[in-house]
Amino acid sequence: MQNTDIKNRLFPVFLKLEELNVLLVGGGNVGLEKLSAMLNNSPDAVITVVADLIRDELKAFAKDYPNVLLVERKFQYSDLENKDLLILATDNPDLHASIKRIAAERHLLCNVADTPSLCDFYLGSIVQKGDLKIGISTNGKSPTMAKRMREFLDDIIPADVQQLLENLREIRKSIKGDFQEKIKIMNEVTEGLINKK
Ligand SMILES: C[C@@]1(CC(=O)O)c2cc3[nH]c(cc4nc(cc5[nH]c(cc(n2)[C@H]1CCC(=O)O)[C@@](C)(CC(=O)O)[C@@H]5CCC(=O)O)C(CC(=O)O)=C4CCC(=O)O)c(CCC(=O)O)c3CC(=O)O
Ligand SMILES: NC(=O)C1=CN([C@@H]2O[C@H](COP(=O)(O)OP(=O)(O)OC[C@H]3O[C@@H](n4cnc5c(N)ncnc54)[C@H](O)[C@@H]3O)[C@@H](O)[C@H]2O)C=CC1
Repeated sequence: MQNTDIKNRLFPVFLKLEELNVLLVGGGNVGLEKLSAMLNNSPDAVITVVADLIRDELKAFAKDYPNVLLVERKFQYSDLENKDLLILATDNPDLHASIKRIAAERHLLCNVADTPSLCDFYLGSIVQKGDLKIGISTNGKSPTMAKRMREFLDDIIPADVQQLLENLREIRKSIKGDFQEKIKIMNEVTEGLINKK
């Protein structure tokens, strides 16, 4: 039965960004925010940054990432060639709208940092504890709330959750038997993990 009651209809996925070619247009404060969000998760991501003026802070940040290419000039439509994912972060909304139109024709997924209505996807706040990663969205209602939620979860999730994940992986690998049996055992082993209220 269809659930018509869902408020946030965004479908979360965890991208292997390092397998994709990303174009970031805009090298200012917002450009730097989006670049660091990507690289803090996917440090080997191949990202081209195009902007006629790339801020020094962004240049300094990008230095540690050999797969980031900085191109200091105005955007050209040929920049879209061979790209999989697009993030627009200039201070020119008309330019964003024009690029978005062409991107849609090419089926390129596009994020327009300051214009939710033009976005095919949003960035989320992200909690990282070893292999555990939690993405948070407020459906664009309040990015600040997303940030606070990240801080909250970051505080309460123990640092040794990684050890737990390693142990569970060993158990998972060691189980023989069919798929149903595997599900049953993994459910039993993890039953006491979270204290249900
Ligand atoms: C829709 C979305 C599209 C997208 O950008 O992908 C979007 C849009 C906009 N952001 C705006 C402003 C701010 N954004 C932040 C911060 C973050 N914004 C992020 C995501 C998203 N921002 C997507 C929805 C996410 C969701 O579903 O909740 C985070 C989570 C992820 C990231 O960017 O990496 C990151 C926190 C990372 C972290 O710390 O955990 C702060 C706070 C701060 O910087 O401290 C402010 C200022 C305070 C405020 O406005 O709340 C404005 C108004 C611009 C203006 O007024 O001109 C718009 C445009 C609009 O809403 O119209
Ligand atoms: N600064 C902030 O924290 C926030 C800003 N915004 C909005 O986002 C936009 C960007 O803000 P900032 O990054 O602070 O601006 P900024 O002035 O630091 O950066 C703008 C960037 O766009 C580039 N650009 C402009 N036209 C271009 C073109 N034709 N081709 C290639 N690059 C081009 C510039 O070279 C520059 O790198 C503004 O409209 C701002 O109002 C939204 C949310 C927060």
